[in-house]
Parts: sequence; structure tokens; C-alpha cells
Amino acid sequence: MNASTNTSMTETILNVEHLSMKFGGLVAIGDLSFQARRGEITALIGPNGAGKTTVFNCITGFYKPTEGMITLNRRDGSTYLLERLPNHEIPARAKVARTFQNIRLFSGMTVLENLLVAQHNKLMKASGYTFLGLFGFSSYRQASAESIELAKHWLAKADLTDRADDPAGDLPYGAQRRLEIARAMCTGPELLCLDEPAAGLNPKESLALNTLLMDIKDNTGTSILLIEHDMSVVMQISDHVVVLEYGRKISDGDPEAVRTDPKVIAAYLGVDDEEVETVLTEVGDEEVIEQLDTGPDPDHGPQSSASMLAGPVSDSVEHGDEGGRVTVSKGASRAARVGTGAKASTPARSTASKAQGKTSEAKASGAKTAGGKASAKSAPASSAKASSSAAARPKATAGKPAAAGSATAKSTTAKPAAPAKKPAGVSNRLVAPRGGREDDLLVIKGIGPVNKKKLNEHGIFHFDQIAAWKKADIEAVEAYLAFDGRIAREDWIGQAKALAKQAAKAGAAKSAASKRGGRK
Ligand SMILES: Nc1ncnc2c1ncn2[C@@H]1O[C@H](COP(=O)(O)OP(=O)(O)OP(=O)(O)O)[C@@H](O)[C@H]1O
Repeated sequence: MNASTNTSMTETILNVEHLSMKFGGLVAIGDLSFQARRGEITALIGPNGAGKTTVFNCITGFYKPTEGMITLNRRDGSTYLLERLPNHEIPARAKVARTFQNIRLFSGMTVLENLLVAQHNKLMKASGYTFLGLFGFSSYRQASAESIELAKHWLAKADLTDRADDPAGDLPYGAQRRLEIARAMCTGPELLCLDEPAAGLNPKESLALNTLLMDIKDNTGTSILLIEHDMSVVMQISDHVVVLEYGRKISDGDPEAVRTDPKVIAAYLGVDDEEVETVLTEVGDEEVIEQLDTGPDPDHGPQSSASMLAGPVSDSVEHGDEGGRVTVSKGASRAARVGTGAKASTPARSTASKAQGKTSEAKASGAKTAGGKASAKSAPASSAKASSSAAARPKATAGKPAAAGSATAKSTTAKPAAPAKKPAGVSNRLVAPRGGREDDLLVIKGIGPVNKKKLNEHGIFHFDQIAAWKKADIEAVEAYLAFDGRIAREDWIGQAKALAKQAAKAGAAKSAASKRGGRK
């Protein structure tokens, strides 16, 4: 048994130290350290491919990390090194439970049965792992009654009592998410790991989720580690936020500190476009605004990557030679670009122009990244380490040139880059709204005023235009919106199809009515 008493660590439930995870040549997580405190909600955020799920998979034993240590301190003082525990022992012994990005319920079983199945281990133990349970062995009967009570308790907490006898698969999406969490809670976890619990939820369902998570936090003592893209959830309920970019930590602190951290804003981590603008205005940091306001780089256009945020295809993360430290290519990180404090308008372009050569090299070698995720290609020897000094806040250096010797500082004196190529446009763009009247794109969840403005600027005014987008259109649009994958994640096309259908129906009804009116 690798459990030992450790009283000094009682405030920290989870201690991740120098965690690295490589998949072949790809470094999904590089030298990551952070802590989660007992009784708190810790959020792990970052753009697609930042390594969040990989961290979860290491904590819950699905992956054995390449390097590093993950220590779980239980309330009774025992300590478990999770990377050494067989994965099936992590829930039972270390008391870590998790949910997945894709709901994994027994959809044919009832809601109540799902909660009872979760307690199978406890019941098996009570039966002495024999058939005695069938004959009403008293310890089994007691455990069985307790299991039902616990299931009922979590049914009520998740607001699912009325649906107890319905098949889990019949529940609305938001209720299924809550059921998954209730099921995990029936195992009595000390640490609950939730992978994007708010994904696909409508605002009402999101609110119900927040309520459930706050209830868990306030009344059970279970600590929560949360991966989430929905910033309203993160900012409202988290005590502590850790931000990843390309497998490395770029920020760590309370929600307000992280929200206004220029490195985070620069990386657009999990923050909606609208929110970025609000934050920048609140922060009032013109230098950061200027640095970000350079428009999509040609290297970040749809040809090389689906997102201007994803970095050129050749941008990479790799292990350095000394001490197994991980280096991140400068061009890969928007956060690092801000961190140099280099003057506005030149850094992004200059870095982009430097990256141009690498991009074509990557293309030639066929090193493509799916959905803008980090590629496994080696960074050049000159790539700067993404050290905390490189990531110093630009406010501290406002108005000053970047530190001598910094890669980006040099780039500020470079000749201006060639004019940017325009990213390929959307196939069905219009010069102006049809009949001079545009649809209210703001009713599509995920499109806020900033995105709407950008869409309009790119000739998109109507639901049916969005409904008709194909893969290439989505890539073209994502080149000027923040975040890879948001169109699919928020199902803009599905929403637009439904709205276009409604609008067509309303239009048909109106013209029928006017015809009838004309005949009278
Ligand atoms: N089993 C695997 N084999 C190879 N590469 C993997 C594997 N799992 C993850 N990766 C890669 O590791 C990187 C990090 O992926 P991960 O899923 O952890 O990111 P994430 O931050 O959770 O992204 P998302 O928000 O899209 O879920 C990605 O480049 C991904 O392609």
C-alpha cells in the first residue's frame, strides 16, 4: 500500500508536480504543476487541445504520465500517488470520481438504477462477494437500504426525483449531465473531476448545474476539479483557475486575477470574443488591445490552421535537452507574445512573418494539426522557453521596448512583413442583407454582438446562410472568430437550421395572409 499519513498536506487535496505526457513525439502536457485545495472548485481551462483532458486522464489513471507526480491527500491523512495506482483502484481507494465529455450513462436503465449501479462495489463488499446477498444477509440488506437512501438523496439534489423511474436516455440533455454528477457522487468521492459538464447546456440548464455544483461544494466537502469552456460557469463558481496553453500553465489564480491576466486574454482561453472585449475595456490596457488587434495573421488562416488562435501548423511544444524541461515555440503561444511586452502592431506580424518559413516547412513535411491542435514537430533551437519571465505582464513594460535578447524584441526591428493574404471567405457571403433586412443572429447561442459584427462584415446576415455552411465555410469563419470548434460545440448550424425553418414558415404564413387579404 502506498498510503501514508501526511498532516502537512491536508489543505491540498491534489498536488500535480512536473507532470508531462507525451504521445510519441507530441508533448500534450509539459512540466505542469498546480494544486487543488480541499473543499474548493478548481477550474482547468484552455483552448482546444491545450491538454486539459489529458491531465484528467492522468489523474484518473486512464493514462500513465511520462513524467511527474500526482499526489492525492485523503481526509483521513492517507496519501496516494495516483500515477502509481492501478486505474481501477483510483475511485475506490483514492476516492476520485469523474465524468466524461461525452455522457456515459446506462441509457436503458432507469435514473434510479443508474445511481444504484454506481454503488455496486459497496453492495458486493457487503455481500462478502458471495451469493449471500440473495438470501438477505443482514449486512447486505443494510447496505442495500443505505444505497437506496443515498440514491434518493442525490436524485433530490439533482432535481430528478420526478424522473426516478424513467429511462436515463429519455432525460433532457441537461438532466442527463446532472444525473452523471449524481451518479459520481453516489460513490462518495473526495475529489470529483468533471470534464466539460456545461457543454451543450442552455442557460437554464447551466444555472441548474451551477446550483448542483455549489451545493456539492458547500455541503459535502467534496473538492471539484472542473474542465470547462463556458466562462459563465467558470467565473461564477470557481475558487481557483488554472489556465493551460499548449500543455503548459500560463496562469494560475483566483477567477478575477485570471480573467484580467493579459496572457490569458492574449491566448483567448475559453473566453468568448465578447468577453475578451469587455475584459480589455475593463483592464484598459491599450497596449494589450493593440497587440491583439492585429487581425488574423496570414499564417493563421484557414489553409494552415482552422483558427488564428491555434498558431501556425509548425508551432510546437517539445522537450528540451536539459533536465527534461519543455520548450514552447514562441509562435505557438499568443500568451508568450504578449508576455514579452513587445510593442503593439509589430510583434504579431513579425512573429507571424518569422513563422512563415516554418509553416511552409511544416506543410511540406505534411505536419498538419487537426482542429488547430498542437503539432508534434520539433521547435527550432532558437525557440524561447515559455518561462515566467517571458510571460511577464505587459503593463510592467508599457511603453518600453521589449527586453534585449528576446526573440520577439528582435522581431520588432525587423522589416514590415508582406501584406497579409486575405483568408478565404465564406462561400455564401452576401454584399448586403436580402431586402435590406437581416436576421437577428444574436438569438443563436454563442453569437454575441462582437461575433455578429464580424459575421456581418464577412457577408453573413441570415440564418439560412449559416445553416448552409460546409466544412470549408466553418474553417473560413473560425479563422476570424476566437476558438476552434466553437461553431460545432455550440451547434450554430443546428440552431440556424431551426431558426431558418421558423423564419420560412412565418414568411409563408405572412404571404398567404396577404394573398387572402388581397382577394377580399
Ligand atoms: N491518446 C492520444 N494519442 C495521441 N495524442 C493525443 C491523445 N490524447 C490527446 N492527444 C493530443 O494531446 C493534445 C491535448 O489533447 P487534450 O484532449 O488533452 O486537449 P484538451 O485541452 O482537453 O482539448 P479539448 O478542449 O478539445 O477537449 C492534443 O494535441 C491531442 O490531439
